[in-house]
Amino acid sequence: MTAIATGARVFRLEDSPPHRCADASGGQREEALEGRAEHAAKTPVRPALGLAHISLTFGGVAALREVDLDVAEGEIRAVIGPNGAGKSSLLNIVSGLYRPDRGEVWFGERSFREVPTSKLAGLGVARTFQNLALFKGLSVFDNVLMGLAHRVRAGFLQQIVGSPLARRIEAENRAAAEEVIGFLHLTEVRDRLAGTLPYGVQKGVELARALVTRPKLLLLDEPFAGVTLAEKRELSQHVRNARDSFGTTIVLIEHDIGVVMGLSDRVAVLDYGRKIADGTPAQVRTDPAVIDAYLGVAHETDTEFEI
Ligand SMILES: Nc1ncnc2c1ncn2[C@@H]1O[C@H](COP(=O)(O)OP(=O)(O)OP(=O)(O)O)[C@@H](O)[C@H]1O
Repeated sequence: MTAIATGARVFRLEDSPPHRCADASGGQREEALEGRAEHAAKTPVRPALGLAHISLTFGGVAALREVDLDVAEGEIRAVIGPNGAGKSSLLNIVSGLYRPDRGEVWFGERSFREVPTSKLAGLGVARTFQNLALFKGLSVFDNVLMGLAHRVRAGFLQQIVGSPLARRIEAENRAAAEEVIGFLHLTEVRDRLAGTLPYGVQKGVELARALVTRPKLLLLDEPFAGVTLAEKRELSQHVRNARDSFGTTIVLIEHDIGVVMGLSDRVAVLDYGRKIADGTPAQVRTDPAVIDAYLGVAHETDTEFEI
């Protein structure tokens, strides 16, 4: 499900209050510093992404019910569940396409009642879509370059076209696109039109376009849907490399449990909008509630391989 909710949106930004110890001196300052160290030691590090008590309904249908989720920095975190469990709704809330009825989304220290889509890139968040959202008539290189289009506003760019600054920005963007194309082994198809490539390669191009921004947090919406086994292996390796090489925190929703179990550090399981399990792949695999709700059901597309 990738339908986009419409309607007026408002969001609230709640930064943490600044520390105050401006006029402290001598012993007072030491006390303040000690106090701060103690406070820091007691205060848990905020996860890269946090969802708190997220609920969402469509008419009478509860898509999400009081869902909590934390994603640690540098983690590969999967969200799985049967059809209609609420996975896409959850991803759409994190990327600002849906506004939850209740709850908050945290990116590090910042919390939102509704995530502002226009600020997503600025927050270091990128996403891919379940149905490919590539420009099929453009080359792979140009598609990847489009991932950086937000860096300069069009009006501003028009004003500075031809200027040394414009040339420098363009050169930097092109270099970043070349780098990620090489990283994802897409050099051979760099100049091919995206629409002419096999589906699995197009998925790779979409991943490249998301990664070119070097996001802190990457949201992957069913990245393995419709791709061959060999392509699944390669894409899985790319996802892992993105985390290992760029330190990108990754959240993926996915149907293919085999891929998820081999790739993820932790897995959350949704069923009818509720989180019914959360833990390592080994923990989730043996959870009776998960077996009942999901793993007990045979899935033709499940893949088992070591990555
Ligand atoms: N835009 C929408 N309008 C109405 N109902 C919706 C909308 N989006 C989701 N839903 C409903 O919310 C529930 C959760 O749907 P969602 O698409 O989030 O589940 P999912 O786990 O991603 O399913 P799938 O794996 O089939 O994509 C379903 O009952 C769905 O019909």
